[in-house]
Amino acid sequence: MSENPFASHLEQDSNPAAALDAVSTTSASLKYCTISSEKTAEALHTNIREGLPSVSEANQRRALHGANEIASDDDEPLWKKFLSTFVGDPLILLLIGSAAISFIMGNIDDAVSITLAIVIVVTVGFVQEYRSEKSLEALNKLVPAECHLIRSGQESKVLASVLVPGDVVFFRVGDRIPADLRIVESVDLSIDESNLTGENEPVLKSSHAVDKHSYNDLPGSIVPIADRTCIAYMGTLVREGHGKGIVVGTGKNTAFGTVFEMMSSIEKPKTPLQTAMDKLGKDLSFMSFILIGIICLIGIIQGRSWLEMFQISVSLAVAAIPEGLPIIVTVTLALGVLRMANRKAIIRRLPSVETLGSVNVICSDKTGTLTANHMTVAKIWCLGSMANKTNVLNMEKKNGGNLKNYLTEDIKATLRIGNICNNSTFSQEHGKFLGNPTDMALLEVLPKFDLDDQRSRVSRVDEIPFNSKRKLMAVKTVDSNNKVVVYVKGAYEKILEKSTHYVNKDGRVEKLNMAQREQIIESGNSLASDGLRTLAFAELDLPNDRSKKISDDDVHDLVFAGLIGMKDPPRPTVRAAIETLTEGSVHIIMITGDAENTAVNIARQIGIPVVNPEIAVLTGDKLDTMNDDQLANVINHVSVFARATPEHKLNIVRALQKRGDIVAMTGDGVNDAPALKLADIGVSMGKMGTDVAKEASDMVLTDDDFSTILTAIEEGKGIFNNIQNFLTFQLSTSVAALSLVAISTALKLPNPLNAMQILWINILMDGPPAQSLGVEAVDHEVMKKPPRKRTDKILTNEVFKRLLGSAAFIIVGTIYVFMKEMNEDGKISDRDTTMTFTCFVFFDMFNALSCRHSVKSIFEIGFFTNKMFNYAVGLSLLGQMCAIYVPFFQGIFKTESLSLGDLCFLLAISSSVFFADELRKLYIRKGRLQEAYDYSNV
Ligand SMILES: Nc1ncnc2c1ncn2[C@@H]1O[C@H](COP(=O)(O)OP(=O)(O)OP(=O)(O)O)[C@@H](O)[C@H]1O
Ligand SMILES: [Ca+2]
Repeated sequence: MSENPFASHLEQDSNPAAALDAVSTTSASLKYCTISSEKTAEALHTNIREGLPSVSEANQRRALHGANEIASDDDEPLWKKFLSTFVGDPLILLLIGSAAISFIMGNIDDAVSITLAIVIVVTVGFVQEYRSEKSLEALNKLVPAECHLIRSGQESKVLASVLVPGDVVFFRVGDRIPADLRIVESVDLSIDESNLTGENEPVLKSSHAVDKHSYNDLPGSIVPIADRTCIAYMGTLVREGHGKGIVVGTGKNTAFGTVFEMMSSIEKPKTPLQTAMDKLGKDLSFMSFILIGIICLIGIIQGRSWLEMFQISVSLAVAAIPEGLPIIVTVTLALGVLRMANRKAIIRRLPSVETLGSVNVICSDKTGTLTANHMTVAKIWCLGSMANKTNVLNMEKKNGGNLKNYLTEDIKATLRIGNICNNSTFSQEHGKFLGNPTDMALLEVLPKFDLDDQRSRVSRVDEIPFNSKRKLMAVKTVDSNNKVVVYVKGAYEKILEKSTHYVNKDGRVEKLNMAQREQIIESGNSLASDGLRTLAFAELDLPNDRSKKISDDDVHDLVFAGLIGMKDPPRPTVRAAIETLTEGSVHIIMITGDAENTAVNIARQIGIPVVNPEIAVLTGDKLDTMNDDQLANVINHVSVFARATPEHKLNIVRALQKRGDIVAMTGDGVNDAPALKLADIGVSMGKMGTDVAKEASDMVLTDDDFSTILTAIEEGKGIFNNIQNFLTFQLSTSVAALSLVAISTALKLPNPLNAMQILWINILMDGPPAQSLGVEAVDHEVMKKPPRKRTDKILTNEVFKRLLGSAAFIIVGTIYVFMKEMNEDGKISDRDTTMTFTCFVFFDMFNALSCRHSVKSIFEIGFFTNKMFNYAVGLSLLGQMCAIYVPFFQGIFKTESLSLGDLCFLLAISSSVFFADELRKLYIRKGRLQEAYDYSNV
């Protein structure tokens, strides 16, 4: 089974430390950690600045070293696996034994039939298991790892699997290291190696070679893995800073690869549902064994043929035990997850599928998840030019025309700060600006004023980067006249706090008085209440110490220039998604770093109720004064957290979980990771998200769209319903088959079904028809029902009643046909068992049809909505026809041809189970008109 090295196996609590000893002696990282960057580049024939010279060179190396993938290849050939399933199952061994006994006793016919039946049973089981493995494998390939590569001087984003030794790559905060790297450049670099070494503290890394001599006393003078501070290991996560490195080891030739090889034999933990199914399977086996034992005993006491009783019992055991159950559950989960992936939600851990249906609170980021993350400058306001909040430069009204005439000195200053205090870059390849959408908007607005990008005219000395806690960004620059200026932009309250002066409309600097401060805040609030992300812009002339770095402490006594409000429209699908979720009693909470007014406006636009902002909105400042208990007490009424930082998310999840809520939380940054881990469903963003956030999450939204969470919950609930449905089908068949033989034995009747017939029935119930019930399309009505409680059982009383009801119909109908046939001639003939056998199979197919939905009529969901089901049932019926009409199979199953009249008679009888269930559904749906039924109880 090939595995994606970047999937989450290493998060199991296994400790890889032991495996590391072996690693330390072999890997390439040992060789290169003690020599300089230049020597490393030389040894690998590469260039630190330009990377490898050509693609053909890289291809040659790949031919030599292989792709940068860790494939724990499974060498066992298919036929061996197939054979091993024969010996793996004691029941099958017993059957083989009974075939052998038949053979020895001269009963060649029986021996051949049983052997054939065994082969069919085992093959069906094997094919299913193989499919389950294949679909699990496909899950591992859903999140391919990417990296930033430099080759022949060109930078590009590529799949990590193409890397070869000698390649040069960049990495920065939040990235996962794509291969073992010898670091050649680093800025404040710290890397989290916990998935490799188990050490939780991030490790400081740099490009300095390790001094080999300090390890002389260690055996073989080996530098331990954790001490190779100039090596960045594949799969580890960059916690801070950024850097550049030369690839020294790829694929299996990395520390991770070696550890992984040793750990790949560890089985993946099962999901709670799978565990529950395993247990259910065991319990059922136990009960069937006892029952079958009793049947067998009674039969022998009655003086029946010993061998016949033995064969029937063993076949019955094979049939009654739903040995296919765990596999079908796994396949259903896996196929469901693949379906979700097609709908843009990637589940990283299988158990999350079950949790999804229980989520009752969703905490979502605003920017990029609820909104489109496409910002445009909508309004500009400056104190000098506009004086009060009613006066703004509304870009939308002035659309199209040239705005050059509006350029007063303060507006000019505001735009200039936005231009220079900016990290967005123009990409020739894409023909547009790339980077932070806020920054992009500030560059895209310039041409409307006939301004151009001035960044090439000044040189940047230092930067205080924006982060969600600081809520501002500053850059220090020097121009050609040696003038040193600090340009600052950020949240308007923050900037105003640090400002003492302002630029008036003629460009003169004046002192700010109290009234003017209030005016600025009022205008900021006013822009925000239009739903605009509002930033303030300010600058500071510094004396000529041009080379000095700047820190947060240097940002004060600023000269305020103006405010800009940016529009970021809600995503079109979000409103409907929120409506559906709210209807299903899911509480939606918006968490944003933006201002309160902006948040409230957007919340109302997308249908998050904010009736009284006093209660429904909490700001980060207020949150800081509360402890977890206080927060838990009020959080039920809160639907917006404004001016919040990623750190606050942790408090929010904790408070919600304290109340017993099942929480889904979104996040994309490095600082969001702890909250994503803690949440029941951590949701990260495929496009904007960092690798760290993805790593910590249970689900990745590939389109970053909030409404995809709804899709995922819907699928999660649907999968659960499907599992309940095929459980009903399998168990009712199993109960019916067992009871049938038990009753006829107790009544001293001959056996209504022979061993081969029972085995064929087993294929129907454990095979394709059951599996096809697992892929029934999601019924959107599941969202109207409240979330499932986590403790709710899968085999609810309702499911139980339903399956017993269906089984009763099958038993009574089949016994009726059996008695009727037998009484006609008083003897048991091949015709009699053929009728009984076919009757049972028809019953079962009608039963399967009923099991497609628990409460909706088949006429409502449609006969042709589950193609796979129709194929499976069609195939089963075709098989049944072969069994009774093809001479070869007649020999095996001991059957005879039936007349058309016989078939019609059987169809009439067996359809009763279907019509009875339709009546039950009708009854339930009528009752539903007064009271919404609860899916989880059905
Ligand atoms: N690039 C930037 N430079 C300076 N200030 C910024 C920048 N981006 C945002 N801000 C300011 O910081 C505030 C908070 O932004 P932040 O990025 O923390 O919000 P966010 O958490 O991303 O939003 P959301 O939670 O809605 O996704 C914004 O309202 C804005 O005033
Ligand atoms: Ca079975």
